[in-house]
Amino acid sequence: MSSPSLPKDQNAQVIERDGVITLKRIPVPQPSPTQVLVKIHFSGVCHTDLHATDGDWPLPRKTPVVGGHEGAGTVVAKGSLVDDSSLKIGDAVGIKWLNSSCLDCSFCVRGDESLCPRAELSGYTVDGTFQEYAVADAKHVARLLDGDKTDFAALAPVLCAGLTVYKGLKESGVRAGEQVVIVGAGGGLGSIAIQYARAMGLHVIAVDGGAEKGESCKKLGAASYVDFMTSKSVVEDVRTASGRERLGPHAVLLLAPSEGPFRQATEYVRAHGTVVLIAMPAGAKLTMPVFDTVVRMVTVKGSYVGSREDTAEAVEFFRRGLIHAPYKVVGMSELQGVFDAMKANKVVGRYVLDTSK
Ligand SMILES: NC(=O)c1ccc[n+]([C@@H]2O[C@H](COP(=O)([O-])OP(=O)(O)OC[C@H]3O[C@@H](n4cnc5c(N)ncnc54)[C@H](O)[C@@H]3O)[C@@H](O)[C@H]2O)c1
Ligand SMILES: [Zn+2]
Ligand SMILES: [Zn+2]
Repeated sequence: MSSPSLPKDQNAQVIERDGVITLKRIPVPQPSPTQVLVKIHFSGVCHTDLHATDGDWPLPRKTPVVGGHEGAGTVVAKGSLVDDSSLKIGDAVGIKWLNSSCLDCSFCVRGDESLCPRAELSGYTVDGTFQEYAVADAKHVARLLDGDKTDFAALAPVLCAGLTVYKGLKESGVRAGEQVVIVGAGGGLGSIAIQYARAMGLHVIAVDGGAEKGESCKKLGAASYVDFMTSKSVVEDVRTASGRERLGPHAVLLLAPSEGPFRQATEYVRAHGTVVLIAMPAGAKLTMPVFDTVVRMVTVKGSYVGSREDTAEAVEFFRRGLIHAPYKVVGMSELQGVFDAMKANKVVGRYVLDTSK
């Protein structure tokens, strides 16, 4: 089922080989029986898209592949097995990093779809959302639901950045009133993490570099800001920000694609606290002293995007008006410039691509 007015080809940003992404004309894809075709209005640019383009992760990528995995848009066609009780033409939906998963394995059945050994990843193992029309499994697209009122550009970053940090905060086990350090707080994941943390009643200590990011973090609700570029010791400054007794924060969300902050976090986290690894700097390793980790009872854990239920919850925070993270809209043709700014740590918040430009 599809609307008759669909074009045959379209613009897309295609990763052609490591380090090279190019704006091209390619065919509009057809949905398989279990997929929907989504007209992508806006797609956020995540640092993961830069890792995918550079090919710097130990995970095989399809080549060529259309990048992007924060696509917000409207269903324009459906496979024969997608009935109206599931999704209708015109529904507002989001395509996420998890393009599909088997829904049958032990992980999928428990709602840990991101751990599915048969998961397909948008903009990585299958074509993503840096195109005007993209396909995804009907069971996996995020339901955005508000129809005409949907703010697609503002919602795009919720689909990866928002979901990932919301899940990371849940995984950290912090409770309302406790302290969380957000490392990389001025970037895409970090800015929205401050908003989720505030909405969850947490006290936020932000870490990033430069005055502009500091101002943005404070405006979003961080109680204090540690500038890693000027600080003599990030470990000491975070401890000081955690209060008079300098016990350290209850949890840390590591969102900066750089190795140094991982070690620092294990040093400043409070005893019995939790360090959540989310950023994936190329080739990074984490070593920590066994003695300290034992006697301070520190937990270190990874957190990887989130399930369909986590997605629905993250979207619901947005729908309730609790999430206002900064974003700038530019045309999809300007992606390379966004990547260059991201590499230089110059992006405050998120860039969102308008796929029609
Ligand atoms: N685990 C997951 O499921 C998941 C999901 C999405 C993204 N990611 C990863 O998270 C990372 C961040 O993504 P993003 O889109 O927010 O990137 P971003 O480039 O928008 O933000 C990164 C921020 O880190 C800051 N930074 C750099 N070095 C720092 C340091 N030493 N100390 C403090 N801050 C520092 C930068 O200034 C920037 O503001 C990437 O590695 C990405 O691949 C992981
Ligand atoms: Zn992402
Ligand atoms: Zn599975």
